Amino acid sequence: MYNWQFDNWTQFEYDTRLFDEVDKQFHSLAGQNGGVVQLLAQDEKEASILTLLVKEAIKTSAIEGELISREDVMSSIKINLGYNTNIQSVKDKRSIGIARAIVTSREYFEQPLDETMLFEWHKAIMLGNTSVNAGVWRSHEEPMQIVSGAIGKEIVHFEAPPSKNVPSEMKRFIQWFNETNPKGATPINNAIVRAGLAHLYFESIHPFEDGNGRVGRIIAEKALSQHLQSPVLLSLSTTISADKAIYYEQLKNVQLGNNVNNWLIYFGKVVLDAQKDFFNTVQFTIKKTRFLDNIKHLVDVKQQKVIYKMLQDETFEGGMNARKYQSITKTSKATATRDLADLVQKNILIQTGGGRSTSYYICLE
Ligand SMILES: Nc1ncnc2c1ncn2[C@@H]1O[C@H](COP(=O)(O)OP(=O)(O)OP(=O)(O)O)[C@@H](O)[C@H]1O
Repeated sequence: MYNWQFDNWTQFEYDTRLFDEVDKQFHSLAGQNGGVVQLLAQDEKEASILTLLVKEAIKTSAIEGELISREDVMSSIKINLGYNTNIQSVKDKRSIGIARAIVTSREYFEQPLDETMLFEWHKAIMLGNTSVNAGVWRSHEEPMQIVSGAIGKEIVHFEAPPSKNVPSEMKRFIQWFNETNPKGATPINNAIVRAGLAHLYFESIHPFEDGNGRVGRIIAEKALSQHLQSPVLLSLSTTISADKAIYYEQLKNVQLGNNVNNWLIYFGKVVLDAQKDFFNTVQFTIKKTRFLDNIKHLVDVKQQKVIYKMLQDETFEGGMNARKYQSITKTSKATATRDLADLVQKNILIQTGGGRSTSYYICLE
């Protein structure tokens, strides 16, 4: 039996006292992060929020392996935030959709949840995907199952309610979400408990053909924001994607009954880790912005392009080399080697290894 098959399935059982401390920590870290952001210069503030949203968009999409380009996501987020960015520059339309869903859900966090809002998010997330019915509940006859393993040897981890039950289950979920809002008729005042339950409740219904994980994470962040009265400064997807196996395992285990203590303990940890990650992101963004400011008069346009890319793109963890430099700047090998040597000489890059394995890293300190 799965959770939704029990008569009292929406009466989640948990021990409130277990979550008092984590809720306190959540509010305290939220205060700390909000304070840090307030103290930033405008450009550092914008860069920090932009980095957070880009990470969220990339990571939430990558959980299912839909890798989308970082540059496209960055431009799409900027467009949605109202920056003067050319929409034509975005090649992969999927990034426009996920950016729209993430930015608007944060902007309108206070609005009560409703069907239209969920359908709009779903349509946005499914932009560019023609094989899914976007913006409607699933209606297929075959069971909605979470499976893993090779074809013919699949393991079923969970089966969601049949499609015919989805409209009524979702009506009840939406009502529950709005009534448990701290300002609602039957509030759940603990942010971690309400957001964790909201995510679990939604994933248990699994109302869409696809995209349920992505929409469910947006719902959890909406809940957290409502408790803070401002858009929450964290990316759940970034933290979850660091260990997806545990996330799936926790969801699988909690589906077997009505006691949700272990799920909420896991979820609380994810939230606090995500807040700490945001704090580190801000520190790193400040370092980056100041670094770029200090070196901009020491480098030419090509070198600046490469340094920007190194600071933005996590795939440069392996360092820069002459070949990558050539491909980014469309220049000759000789120029690439000379430019890199110049950056080392100016203490902007550090050189490691030698010969074919020479790599260059940014010297941020
Ligand atoms: N045992 C489970 N029970 C309920 N929900 C689960 C379970 N395991 C995983 N999930 C949820 O289902 C999501 C996958 O569903 P679906 O493919 O519709 O969503 P998605 O957004 O396309 O995927 P992803 O989150 O991987 O990007 C997971 O991300 C997770 O949120």
